[in-house]
Amino acid sequence: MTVTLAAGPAEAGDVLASRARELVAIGARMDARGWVPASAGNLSARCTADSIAITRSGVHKGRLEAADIIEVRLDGTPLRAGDRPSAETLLHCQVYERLPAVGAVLHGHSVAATALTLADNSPGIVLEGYEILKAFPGIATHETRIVLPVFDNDQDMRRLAAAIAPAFAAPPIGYVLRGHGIYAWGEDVERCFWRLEALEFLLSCECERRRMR
Ligand SMILES: CSCCC(=O)C(=O)COP(=O)(O)O
Ligand SMILES: [Zn+2]
Repeated sequence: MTVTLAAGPAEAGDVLASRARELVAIGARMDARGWVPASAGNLSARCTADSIAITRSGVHKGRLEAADIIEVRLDGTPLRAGDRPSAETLLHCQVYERLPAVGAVLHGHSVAATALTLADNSPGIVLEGYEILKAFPGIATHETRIVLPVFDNDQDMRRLAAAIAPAFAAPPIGYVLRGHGIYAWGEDVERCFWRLEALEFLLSCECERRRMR
């Protein structure tokens, strides 16, 4: 006979601790790539059906400690009163709500994502002909045309999330906030990092191509 026990507080704490270890490690890897200068960027991973683990606001994402990872509900409110989650928490929550298979969301401020989106007012970056597009689920050939959406930056997260929401009708592989940075997601923290790495590679290629023109 199999007895299934409901997850108690100790187990819930274990999940947060495990997510915290993963996010601390991935923050260091993002920092090594130059994607989280100063206190830029925010990182999250799904904890339970109703909550995520996310970085505190204002800490350096390359030098995180486990205590810098806190748990918030999908409406963005912290489970522990007084915790101050990332200023961009609502954007993470939106991805988890709209895409149930997503287990992690990473946001960074790379030079490529920032500079490329300030070069013009385009609402998207066309990615076509790149072999690395096959790093994304459902793409089997370089002969694929992807448009990575670009949204104008906004300090009002509710308004920004509302501007982004229609894009989830046909979910993109990520998106960029103009002059700000990139959002990427994946099934778990490691695969999310791969997707971010692929997107950063593509944006760097696009920057290089513009320089060569
Ligand atoms: C100095 S970066 C400005 C805020 C930002 O865009 C960011 O990604 C970090 O904000 P958080 O509140 O998550 O620390
Ligand atoms: Zn940011």
